[in-house]
Amino acid sequence: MSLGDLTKHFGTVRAVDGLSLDIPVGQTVALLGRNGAGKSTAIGLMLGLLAPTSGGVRIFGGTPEAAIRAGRLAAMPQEGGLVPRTTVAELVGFVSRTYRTPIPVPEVLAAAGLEELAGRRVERLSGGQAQRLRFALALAGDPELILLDEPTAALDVRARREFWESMRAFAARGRTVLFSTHYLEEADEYADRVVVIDKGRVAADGTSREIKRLVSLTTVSVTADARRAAAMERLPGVTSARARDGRVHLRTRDADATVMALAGTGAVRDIEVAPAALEDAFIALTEVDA
Ligand SMILES: Nc1ncnc2c1ncn2[C@@H]1O[C@H](COP(=O)(O)OP(=O)(O)OP(=O)(O)O)[C@@H](O)[C@H]1O
Repeated sequence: MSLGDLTKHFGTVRAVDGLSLDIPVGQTVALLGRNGAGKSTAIGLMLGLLAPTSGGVRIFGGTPEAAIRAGRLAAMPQEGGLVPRTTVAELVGFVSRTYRTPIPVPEVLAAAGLEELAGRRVERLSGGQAQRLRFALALAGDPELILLDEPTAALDVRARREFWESMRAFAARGRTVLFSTHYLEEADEYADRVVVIDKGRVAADGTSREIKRLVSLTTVSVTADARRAAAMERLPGVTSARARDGRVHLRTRDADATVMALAGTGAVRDIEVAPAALEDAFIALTEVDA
């Protein structure tokens, strides 16, 4: 899948603002971003549900519509989409028959961890089970690429884990998965590649290890005159310095080195070392791109 300088504006809102991305076959990619970062809009564009303001999406060399028609691209709705008064197996069977080359129903049920629930009525499923059924329906046509918009948003911790195990089994078959999330942990644990999106643009793109290294920033703050901030910004490990309320706050990749260097300059009053909050991590990642 290839996104070329994709933009989508809603009036004055630039929901997606020059997004370029190439996703090779077989990768599991997390689209990580805060609320309103543009993830859902980007996925809507990838599915051809939204028309881009400019730029384009190519999937297997063609349009999203062609990929969906050929059964090569599938998506999972966040909610709804389940017909009541049918059983899990009936619904999967029904949807399977609409595809040219479906995966056999027992295999779909196994892949989504639904074997024991095959005879269960759809309306009796728990939230996590219903989400696995939606996943099963997306799998039924044996797509090569699956797009999941915050697939675990409504699930509790256990249901989340079960869902991701199913997703992992699918990805292990060499399939391509793109999912959006605002949980750094989910991106870290389940994706080979993490694309951080902020204000509709790619803020960082790397393996989860690389992203984790970027976000494993620490904040070191010290009571000091604001005029010293600029010099402190040049200390080892420091990526940014900000003066506020009589203190200088440093973001650093190497807190030990920064504290030692601060001590060397005599700035040791009320030193505090704290892990950067996730919010800071996103901000830091945005700065990496700048
Ligand atoms: N149909 C629309 N009309 C107007 N503005 C929209 C529309 N859809 C999205 N937006 C705006 O575009 C921006 C990106 O929204 P989007 O839903 O893509 O973000 P997101 O990263 O998926 O957020 P969330 O995690 O909350 O789902 C937001 O500012 C949102 O308010």
